[in-house]
Amino acid sequence: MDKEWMPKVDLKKDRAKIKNIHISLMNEVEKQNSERVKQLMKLRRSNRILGSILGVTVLSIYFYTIYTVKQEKFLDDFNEPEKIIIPPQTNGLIKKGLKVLYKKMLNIRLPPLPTIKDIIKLYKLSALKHLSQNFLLDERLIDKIIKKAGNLNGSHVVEVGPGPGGLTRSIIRKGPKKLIVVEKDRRFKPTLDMLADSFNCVHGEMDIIYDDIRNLNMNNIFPMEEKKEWLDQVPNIHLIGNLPFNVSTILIIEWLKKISEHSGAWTYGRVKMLLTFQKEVAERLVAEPFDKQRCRLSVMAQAWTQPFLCTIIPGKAFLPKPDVDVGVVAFVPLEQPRTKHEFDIFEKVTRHIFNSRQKYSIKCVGKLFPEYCRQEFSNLVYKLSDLDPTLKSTHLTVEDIDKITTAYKYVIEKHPEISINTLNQLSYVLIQNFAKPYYLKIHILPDIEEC
Ligand SMILES: C[S@@+](CC[C@H](N)C(=O)[O-])C[C@H]1O[C@@H](n2cnc3c(N)ncnc32)[C@H](O)[C@@H]1O
Repeated sequence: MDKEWMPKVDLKKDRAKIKNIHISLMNEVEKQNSERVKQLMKLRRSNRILGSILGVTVLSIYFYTIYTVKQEKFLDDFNEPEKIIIPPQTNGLIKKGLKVLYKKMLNIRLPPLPTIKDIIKLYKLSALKHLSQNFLLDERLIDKIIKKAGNLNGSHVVEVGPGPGGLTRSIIRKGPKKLIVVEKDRRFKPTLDMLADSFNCVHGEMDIIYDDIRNLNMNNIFPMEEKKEWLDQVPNIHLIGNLPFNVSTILIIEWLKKISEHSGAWTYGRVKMLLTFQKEVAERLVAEPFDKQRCRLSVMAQAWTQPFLCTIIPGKAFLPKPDVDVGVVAFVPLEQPRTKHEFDIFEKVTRHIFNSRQKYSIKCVGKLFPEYCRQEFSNLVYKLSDLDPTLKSTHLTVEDIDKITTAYKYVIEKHPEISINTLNQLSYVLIQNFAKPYYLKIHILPDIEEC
């Protein structure tokens, strides 16, 4: 039927049968048809382009998320709860115990508290320069710092200089058994009291001591059952602090001395520390021989501890912003110190060695002796130590300085008359020529590159 109604037209054969008007009509239809096809193809092409653009955009967002923002950074911020494997035949009691343990392992939730920024505003806590007050406000950043202290669950913690309590909150959330904070500035009392109350609500204990940290005697501050032998595992006791810059170096030297004597907090074993320093000081603490920052602090810190530079906090994270960035350093006391000498003599020799870091170290060691015998005895010390006299101070290892100290001690034992303190101290020189022994107090000015 179709054939009858719409017979196929062969333009060559049937040309005569078709009127011109029909041909032009057919041409018109043909033209419109090809126009439509063209438009459809154009539409399909633009659809394809749009599809590709969308695909590329989705893929870029995906890769941006994975690689640029780094997924592991996000994961880093969360404490993955440790997996608890429940044995197949656990009775109800064990399950209950494990549940409690599991809850304990998770971070503590404190009652809602105003932000540190609000607290600073509320109590008008303007930063005091003479107490090196620079406050950290960013909770996520603070949590990251405190995470470097390791597991604080059930621990005893001393925090130095809590200020408005940014670090304190983060420590509390880690579930210590007891927290002792030592703060010189009483203006922080309301905010610290509030934190102590909140911690109390979740059965924690917080003591607040308003004093200079240097006056705190940590000999008996922790319970005896927390005590560990020096060679045992480290005790669950931590010293943490965003230290005031003006005391950080003095404090670490004092604490290194206590570590060497196993006194103060270190009567409880190898108590770990997590402390902040100016970035440059932090870098010096961990500097190895031949590093340009290598100095007295590097040697002293590395003789008794393993210092580790955990992270650098940009100055802009603090309020007010200090001129420098800040380094967070973790210290673990060594089971075996890298020197057998007592702190004071080792420190004295190290201090002299770094008197000048550019000269040959033998020249600095010479300064340990009176001028008239300097050359002779410094040569002897290097001979006894079996060290190359052309080594610079920054090239010496802790063990090299230990050998120099041994040799120095040997020389002054053999020649007690030369063992006057020649540097950086008030010295008492015995004037032998008087009928009555007479001590003359002399000032010898330090000529030390302080580091
Ligand atoms: C750098 S601020 C850190 C404040 C707070 N922890 C933070 O991170 O935001 C140092 C804090 O130590 C306190 N401080 C200064 N010298 C101190 C000392 N000798 N003993 C105890 N605290 C001291 C200051 O008052 C201040 O609160």
